[in-house]
Amino acid sequence: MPLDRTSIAELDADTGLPAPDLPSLPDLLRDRLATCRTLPSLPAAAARVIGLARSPEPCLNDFAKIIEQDQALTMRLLALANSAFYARGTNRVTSCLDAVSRLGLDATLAAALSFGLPRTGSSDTLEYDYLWQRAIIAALSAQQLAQQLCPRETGQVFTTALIQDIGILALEAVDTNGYTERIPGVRHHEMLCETERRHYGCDHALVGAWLAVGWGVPHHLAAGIIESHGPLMDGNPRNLCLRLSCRIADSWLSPTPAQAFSNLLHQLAPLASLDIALVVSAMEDLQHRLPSMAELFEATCPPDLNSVALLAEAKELLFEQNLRLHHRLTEKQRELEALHASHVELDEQHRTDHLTRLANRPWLEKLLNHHFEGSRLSQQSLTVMFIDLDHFKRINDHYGHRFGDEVLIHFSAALDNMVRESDIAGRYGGEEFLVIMPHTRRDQAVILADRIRHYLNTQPLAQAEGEPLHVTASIGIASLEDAEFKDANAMVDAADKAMYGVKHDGRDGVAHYKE
Ligand SMILES: Nc1nc2c(ncn2[C@@H]2O[C@H](COP(=O)(O)OP(=O)(O)OP(=O)(O)O)[C@@H](O)[C@H]2O)c(=O)[nH]1
Repeated sequence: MPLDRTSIAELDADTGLPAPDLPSLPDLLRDRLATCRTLPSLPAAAARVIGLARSPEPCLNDFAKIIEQDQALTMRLLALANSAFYARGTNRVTSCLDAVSRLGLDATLAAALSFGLPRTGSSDTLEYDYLWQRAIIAALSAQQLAQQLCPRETGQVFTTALIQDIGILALEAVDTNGYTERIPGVRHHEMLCETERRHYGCDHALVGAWLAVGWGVPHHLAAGIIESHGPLMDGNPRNLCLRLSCRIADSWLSPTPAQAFSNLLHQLAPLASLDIALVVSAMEDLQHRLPSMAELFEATCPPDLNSVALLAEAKELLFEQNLRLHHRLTEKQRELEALHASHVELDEQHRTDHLTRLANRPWLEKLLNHHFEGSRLSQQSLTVMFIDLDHFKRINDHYGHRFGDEVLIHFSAALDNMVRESDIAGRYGGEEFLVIMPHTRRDQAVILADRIRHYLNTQPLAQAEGEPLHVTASIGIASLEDAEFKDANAMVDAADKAMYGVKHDGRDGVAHYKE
């Protein structure tokens, strides 16, 4: 019976609404398909089961009733429910309802579809037996992979993989002699698809999806058929299962399967999202499950594989994949460490004065704000000391700026050595320095100021023209106990003011702030 669907974009079997995300067929091919009277069709019972699956709330009882009307389908469903797959040591089921309950809706739909699928077409030369074996291997391996990668979609993935090549039968039906003459054979899937695209404007995946929509299968199954030919690199686990299942089937049925699998595993090795061990264990499982599945579907059992050679190859690849992963991890770790180091360095640069390596002014201000608030809240003492080297301009003028720099560097190192570990000594600007002294009272700070002055009086900061160069400093001190400072800046201003008092009184001295 010709299908009245003209484009798969016209409907969505799930919702009955247009399905815009399914691409349209090329016009010419669509017309030929729409008027073709020999397209593969489903038996009435299978079609009714699919129709029921689309209803909003399908119930198992309704499925069982439809299936019971078809004796052959009932017998197969019972056999499937009692097969090693589903029985799992439990009692044999003898009624259709029990079989449907054990299988669940997804598997019942898959069974109705697959048992009803046409096994042959009109050509004498197309290898239907090969296609059917390929479908079973693909369906089983897709199911195995889906159990690990997307367990909730296992049923759908199985059905989609099983019917993904149905478009070949449809193309052959619309172009009976031409199709088999043109195609290079069904064993070279990629070449087959290429030839189809050249001659018909699309490959059999799109035609298969169109046909499936015509049968009324749920929209996601049709979409899955279209996806089955995409590249392996895909973030969607369902697509990965489908695409990989075709490749597993092709390798399995290749005249040189060990070589074909080795190529496939090599392609898979760089895929970070897929563990090769999973593929290998899926293949091992397949070996055991294929005979009963083939018997159930009345298909020729695909050949056994030489699993010893395959596993040896796979183990080697697994090792390589692990090595690569380890290498990638080490590289990432190294990048992270380098990033951390440069961050630390940047942070350091951000905080320190480039000439003296002491804390710079922004960092001093930030720290002082922090200590000011903390000391006020905890009512702890806090003192700041403003140090200005005396007559520094003269040093620069006499000996040059570079010489002045050396003097600043020397003084900074000495200052850093003289303060306590909990103090913060920094360069506030030019030849001005600030020392923040948490938990320190004014009288304790005066001791440090005297120590600094003593150092300067006894230790030359440089040798100028063969003579020791002594520098003096004017030092101002402000402590929290001196006044009610409104903020940290006010404290620095107070210490600065005290320092200016010393300058005013002739330099080389210490004073503390008085309101
Ligand atoms: N070598 C050098 N000199 C600097 C640096 N920063 C500021 N100065 C100099 O420090 C001198 C400060 O001069 P003034 O502000 O007049 O103060 P002073 O000569 O120390 O005199 P008093 O503070 O009144 O004792 C100027 O000559 C600045 O050029 C620096 O990074 N390196």
